[in-house]
Amino acid sequence: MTNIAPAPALPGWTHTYSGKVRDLYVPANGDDRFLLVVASNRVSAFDHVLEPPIPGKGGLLTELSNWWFSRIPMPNHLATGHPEAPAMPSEVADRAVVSRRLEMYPVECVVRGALTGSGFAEYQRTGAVCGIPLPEGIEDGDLLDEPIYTPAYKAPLGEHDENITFERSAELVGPEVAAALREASLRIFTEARQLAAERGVILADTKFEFGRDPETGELVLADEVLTSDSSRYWDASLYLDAALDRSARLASFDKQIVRNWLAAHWDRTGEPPALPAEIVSRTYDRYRELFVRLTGTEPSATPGA
Ligand SMILES: N#Cc1c(N)ncnc1-c1cnn(Cc2cccc(F)c2)c1
Repeated sequence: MTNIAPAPALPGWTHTYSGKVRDLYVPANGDDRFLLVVASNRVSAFDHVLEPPIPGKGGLLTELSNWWFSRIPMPNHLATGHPEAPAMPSEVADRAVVSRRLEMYPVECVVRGALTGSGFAEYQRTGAVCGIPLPEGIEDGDLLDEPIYTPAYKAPLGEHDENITFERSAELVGPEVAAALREASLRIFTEARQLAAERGVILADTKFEFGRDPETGELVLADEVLTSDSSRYWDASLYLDAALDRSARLASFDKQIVRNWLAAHWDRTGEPPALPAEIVSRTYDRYRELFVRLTGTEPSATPGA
């Protein structure tokens, strides 16, 4: 994988881990009640972190996730207003959140309202996804009659997650928590999909992460929620236009531009080529278009920031 630029040093915080596109910090004073989750401008595709970064991406996705958190009626991990939360470093204030540190459940809570990607691949192999049998004849990108909960085991950081059955998730976290994860994931997805649909956007699938608050024991929604990094969003008018080919119909509001360019300019061997400036700007524009469609406002952070 491309060498990731080192996460920036931030006063009062110690860098502890970097994912493909986000960086985690803990308080430098050893307070284990909080975390800083910083969204970089990095973009990844085909398991590679690409160059150059997309200016403004981290801030836009952080703002979109916070917009959704404020509309989801359940406890979340944001430490906004917590009297003892460490200060937000000004260097990353537009693209980071100070969060309560949770005991994270090792389950990626995936909900699918349409079948594509790894879910469609599993369906093609087995006729089911995560042990849920589906009707014959479903094609890539088809909407499902009802959303399905298709959990994955959160492999150790950096490895691929593995689709599991609900029953396996119950072995991992216990039956009560497994049922609560499924119920919360389906409920949030259903409400978010409706809001998106009212704005002409299809929420095809998404991934939630939950944790347990060590002080209260309550179930808490964590990580990022309903961003175009954790979800697939499609334009409803394009999706319904039968005259278009599949890739145009499933034009997602995220990295499809990047994936299409890479598919045409990289043979998947060695390191991927750097993205041209036009692809970088068009990709930001797609992230921004989704943000504007869903929230009705322009993102606060601008690419030049
Ligand atoms: N959110 C949250 C969270 C929390 N509130 N408490 C404890 N752990 C986490 C936590 C652990 N991993 N991740 C995902 C992740 C991976 C890689 C880089 C990142 F920035 C982020 C989130």
